[in-house]
Parts: sequence; C-alpha cells; structure tokens
Amino acid sequence: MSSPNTTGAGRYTTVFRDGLFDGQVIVVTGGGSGIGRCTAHELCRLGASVALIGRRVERLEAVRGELAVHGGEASVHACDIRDEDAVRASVAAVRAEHGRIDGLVNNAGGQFPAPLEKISANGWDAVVRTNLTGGFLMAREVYSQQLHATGGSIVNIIADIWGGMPTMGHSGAARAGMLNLTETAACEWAAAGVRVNAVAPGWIASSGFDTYDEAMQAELRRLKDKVPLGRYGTEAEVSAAIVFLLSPAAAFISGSCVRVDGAVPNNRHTWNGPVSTRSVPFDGFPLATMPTALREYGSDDS
Ligand SMILES: CCCCCCC/C=C/C(=O)SCCNC(=O)CCNC(=O)[C@H](O)C(C)(C)COP(=O)(O)OP(=O)(O)OC[C@H]1O[C@@H](n2cnc3c(N)ncnc32)[C@H](O)[C@@H]1OP(=O)(O)O
Ligand SMILES: NC(=O)C1=CN([C@@H]2O[C@H](COP(=O)(O)OP(=O)(O)OC[C@H]3O[C@@H](n4cnc5c(N)ncnc54)[C@H](OP(=O)(O)O)[C@@H]3O)[C@@H](O)[C@H]2O)C=CC1
Repeated sequence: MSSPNTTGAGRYTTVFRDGLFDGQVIVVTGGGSGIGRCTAHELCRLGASVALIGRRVERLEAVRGELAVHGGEASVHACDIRDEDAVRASVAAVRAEHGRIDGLVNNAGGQFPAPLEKISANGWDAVVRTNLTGGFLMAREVYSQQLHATGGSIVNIIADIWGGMPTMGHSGAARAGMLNLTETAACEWAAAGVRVNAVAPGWIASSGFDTYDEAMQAELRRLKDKVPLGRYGTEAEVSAAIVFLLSPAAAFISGSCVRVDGAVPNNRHTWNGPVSTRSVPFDGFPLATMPTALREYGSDDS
C-alpha cells in the first residue's frame, strides 16, 4: 500500500495551512483504504485526530500505523455501517476515547456493477443499506451523541450520479438519496451550528478500482478518454474538497455538493451500453399538430 500524496520523507503534502484542525476529532468511515485513508492522512497532517471506521480491522490498524509515523493520532473501530447497534456503539466509543467529535466524513460505500434486471432484492438492499442507510445512521448518531450540542460539520461522499449511473442503478439511487438527505440535514441541523455538505467524486484512481473485475477495468479505461480534463482524478483531489468543506473556509456553505469529476457530467454520452437497434415508435400526438395545440392554449402568435 503506497502512502497517499507524500513527500520523499513520507509526510502528507497539503495546500491547507498547518494546524488548521488542531485539537479536532474527525470520524472517517471507510478510513482503511482509498479516499478515506487519504483523507485521514490529510486531516492528521493538519492537526486533527481521526477515528477510523470500517469492517476490516486489519486495514484500519495499518492506516493507524502509517499515521503514527508522523505523530498522527487515530482510533480504530470495526463496524458495519449498516448495523444500527454497531454504529451507535462505535460513535459512543469514539466519544469515550477522544472526548469529543467535531466532524464526520461519511465515506464508506461501494457496490457491484450489474444491469438493473440482474439485481436481486437482496443485492439492491445490500447496496442501498451501504450507501444510504449506513450514511444516515452515522450522521444521525454523530449528531445526536455530539454535534447537536457543539456544532460541527458533516461531509457525505456520493458519486457522479447526474443523468443516471448505468450498471450501478442501486448505487445511483442510494447516492441520489444521500444528496437529498444532505440538503434536508443542512436545514434541520443548521440551528445547532452543524453544516452538512456532499462531495461527488467522478472516476478516481483509488483502491476502489481494484475491487472490479477485468471487464469493468476495461470499461473504466475506456471512460477515461471521455473525461474533459483527460484523466482520472486522484484520492488527494477528493480529500482536498472534503477538507475544504470541513474547514472554516466553508463556514457559510451548507447543503451543497462539490463535484470532483473533471467535468464528466458536462460531457455526457459516455456510456457504451446497449442501444436499441430498431426504431421505437412514439405513440403520443404527432408533432405536426403542435402549432394548433399552442394556439388553442393561448399562444399570442395566432
Ligand atoms: C459505468 C461505469 C461506472 C464506474 C463508476 C465507478 C465509480 C465508483 C467507484 C467506487 O465506488 S469505488 C468503491 C468500490 N468498492 C466497493 O464497491 C467495495 C464495497 N462493495 C461491497 O462491499 C459489496 O459490493 C456489497 C454488495 C455492497 C456489500 O457486500 P455484502 O458482503 O454485504 O454482500 P453479499 O452478502 O455478498 O451479497 C448481498 C447480495 O448482493 C448480491 N451481489 C453481491 N455481489 C454481486 C455481484 N457482483 N453481482 C450480482 N449480485 C451481487 C448477492 O448475490 C446477494 O444477493 P442474493 O444472492 O442473496 O440475492
Ligand atoms: N473511486 C472512485 O472512482 C469513486 C468512489 N466513490 C465512493 O467513494 C467512497 C470511497 O471509495 P474508494 O476509496 O475509492 O474505495 P474503497 O473500496 O477503497 O473504499 C471503500 C471503503 O468503505 C468501507 N466500507 C464498505 N462498506 C462498508 C460497510 N458496510 N461498513 C463500513 N465500512 C464499509 C471499506 O472498508 P471495509 O471493506 O473494510 O469495510 C473501504 O475502506 C466510496 O463510498 C465509493 O463508493 C464514488 C465515486 C467514485
């Protein structure tokens, strides 16, 4: 596992100022790999302590070890974010160990690629609970156990869902729900001094890519050519957006979503999936009747 965004000495490099998060405690779900691991490195570099949450404790411990090399403080909490009791207990454990919580990076997530008609009810549930219910449970518990009293900031990691997410319909639906939850929570929790925002990564060359089979890897290689900025994003480019939203620089930003995607949603038609080979007739009224219809409904060009 290579160290993310480091100098030759292995210390994380960041554009933010030293000490920006001094004394703060930030919970990072999915902190054992990829974007979560990178975010944990950047936050520790800026003075925060982090609480790493994920299912596989050995990966969390490995990241804790990396952070410790440069004096970073981390706690490790094995937890499936879909398990309500485990989430409740993990958030309580973070408070017990660190004494406070200032922020949450709701980053844990993932899915399997499959066309809609091949997704079982159980498969749908597994992905929706991972990418929507789990994020809700984490946010609710961090808010209820701490942030309602002290204020703070939550950043929800979603995905490039604009225009749909072919082969990932379950995940796209869940992430769209997470975006809407972000907007609602930003309103409901504003009075408590809690800001809630989202970051939507596009195609980011992270450990997440390694979870896909060769066919999907080939699809991702094809998609790279469709990115207006001409490349995949990096984990560090996502963590920078997360850190910005957590920081005082974003003090008046809540209910927003920062896209980190090289402008892909501005350059659609990227999906190479099946397209109908026959002409599909349109059964509505013929377009030729439109002018008449417009006049009947009061257009002033009659
Ligand atoms: C068009 C290209 C777009 C590219 C976009 C790329 C951008 C996105 C990148 C990332 O998100 S990177 C992060 C990637 N990391 C992961 O995805 C890892 C996390 N994933 C998981 O943990 C699993 O996929 C999971 C399903 C979300 C959770 O696994 P869990 O262990 O809870 O599930 P199971 O008990 O094994 O299965 C439950 C249910 O789901 C069905 N299922 C699982 N895998 C598949 C599959 N590959 N295909 C079809 N169905 C699958 C499984 O069969 C079970 O259903 P039933 O059989 O019981 O009906
Ligand atoms: N890389 C990309 O291109 C994109 C990534 N994303 C999203 O960004 C986030 C980070 O992805 P990335 O770092 O790339 O991928 P990774 O697969 O490396 O990270 C996902 C992390 O989430 C954890 N996780 C997954 N399910 C659960 C669960 N049920 N409970 C607790 N932890 C869980 C995993 O740890 P463990 O398995 O040990 O629990 C892992 O550390 C994910 O939500 C991903 O879907 C979105 C768009 C694009």
